[in-house]
Amino acid sequence: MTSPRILVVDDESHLRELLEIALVKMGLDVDSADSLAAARQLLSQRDYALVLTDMRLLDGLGIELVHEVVASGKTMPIAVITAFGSADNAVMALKAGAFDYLSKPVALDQLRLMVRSALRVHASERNLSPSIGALPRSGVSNNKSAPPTLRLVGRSAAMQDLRSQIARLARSMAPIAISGESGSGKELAARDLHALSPRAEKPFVAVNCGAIPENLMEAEFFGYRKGAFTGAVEDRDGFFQAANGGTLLLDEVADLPLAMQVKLLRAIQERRVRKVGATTEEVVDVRLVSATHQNLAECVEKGRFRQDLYYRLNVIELHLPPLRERKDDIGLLAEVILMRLAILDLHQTTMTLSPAALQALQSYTFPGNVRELENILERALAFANDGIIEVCDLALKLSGVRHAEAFTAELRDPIGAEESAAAVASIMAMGEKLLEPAVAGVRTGANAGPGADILPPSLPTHLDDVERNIIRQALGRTQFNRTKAAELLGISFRQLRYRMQRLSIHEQD
Ligand SMILES: Nc1ncnc2c1ncn2[C@@H]1O[C@H](COP(=O)(O)OP(=O)(O)OP(=O)(O)O)[C@@H](O)[C@H]1O
Repeated sequence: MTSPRILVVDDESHLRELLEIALVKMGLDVDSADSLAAARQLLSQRDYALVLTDMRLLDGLGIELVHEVVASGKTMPIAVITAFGSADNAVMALKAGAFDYLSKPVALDQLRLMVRSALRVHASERNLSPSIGALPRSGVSNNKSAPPTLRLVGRSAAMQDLRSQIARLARSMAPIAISGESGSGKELAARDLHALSPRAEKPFVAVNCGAIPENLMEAEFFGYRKGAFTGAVEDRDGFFQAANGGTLLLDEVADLPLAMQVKLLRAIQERRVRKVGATTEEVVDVRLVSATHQNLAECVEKGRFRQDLYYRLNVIELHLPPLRERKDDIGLLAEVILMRLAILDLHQTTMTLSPAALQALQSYTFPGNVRELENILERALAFANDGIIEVCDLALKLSGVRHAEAFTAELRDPIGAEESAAAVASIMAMGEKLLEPAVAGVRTGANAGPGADILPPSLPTHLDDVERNIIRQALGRTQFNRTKAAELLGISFRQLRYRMQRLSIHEQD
């Protein structure tokens, strides 16, 4: 098998030679060009496994080549070499579609890592295994494996567009910032991005930046050496090392304290990390994805997030629209979630939604997005009969149902009218099935005398109040440590965070 061929474009002969030697040592074939014109000539004759170009050339800028390669529709990765400290150029090149960048002076270990991941892209695109040492070899080269299935479900135009963006971005190393309301699918989008990338075989590590105590952050991110602090009884890797070769998702990145932001920025710029208590640094090859439900640009304005880090992380933005803006997706999502729940709960059959229940969901505003839809359906399964989920089984919160008139108007088709009126009525009634615990709660409440048969004027509001009180108690007992509070309540950190957001519980409360 012939070796992958790389094109090096640089007008400084000593740097060109250095790169050539390093690449040949990796078992690669190399062509080189000393100008844009020479590079164009070579590119018109053949494709390369990687094009590596300096940014400043005598007859123009390397970024022109990036634009040309991207515009040509060719899938070959192109990387740029930027002057020391010129973050602007690196970001500009990534935005233009460059696969990655290296800063001068070029460190050979970083060059090797970058070339290896570019070759993985090239190989995955051609479905051939690359033929150099550190990369997986395979005897039969075109043994096509099935493409990974995207888990982000949705037929709406917004979701289709998002999926094609993810497929395109999966090939590059550009840091991606995923924005969107809580529960809208940011983590799932990051997982799909990883699954579609040439890094899919390597780890995907998701870190919840808001859940790590500040004093442990550095050790958690970068690892530590034995004896670095009390309790460090052995060497430990951090998230960066754990994600080496793969993808690191910094979830809720806006929650990072400022001191940690500085350290993270350094690690991103240098592509190296130093374990706590270590004297040397190690190179890490990690694709960074960040996510937040907050407006990061606003956090920068308020001085809560460093502008330079924002700039580094926010190279390309992916936005997850809220579920209420893509109602077309609700039916399919519900189907998929019900199927998933049936498998998890070992139900024999998958439950379905009655037409009125589907319409009720489509009229709901979903403040908690897809996660809320999952919760609603999971709860509904417990109440539904005969394999059909009715509107009353959904127990939708009244505050989330748009104006009742709008809701009924939407349902005002001649066939469904009766069912629609019943739908609204049953949301109001919230179903007998839920009443028992609530009544018990009211009976023991301060306002209710023993045995008094007082019902709350609104069951959902009442249940929210009960839940809010319990969560506040747990947070009070743990000095607002959300991880510990979640443990106390027997729920996951994510579930607690979701509930706190839904019930508007804040630290300063
Ligand atoms: N388009 C989708 N298709 C299928 N499942 C989805 C979709 N979007 C979200 N989900 C599911 O909804 C739940 C919440 O999604 P996810 O954790 O990705 O949201 P998030 O935006 O990261 O939330 P948070 O901001 O709270 O961290 C998950 O169980 C996920 O599998």
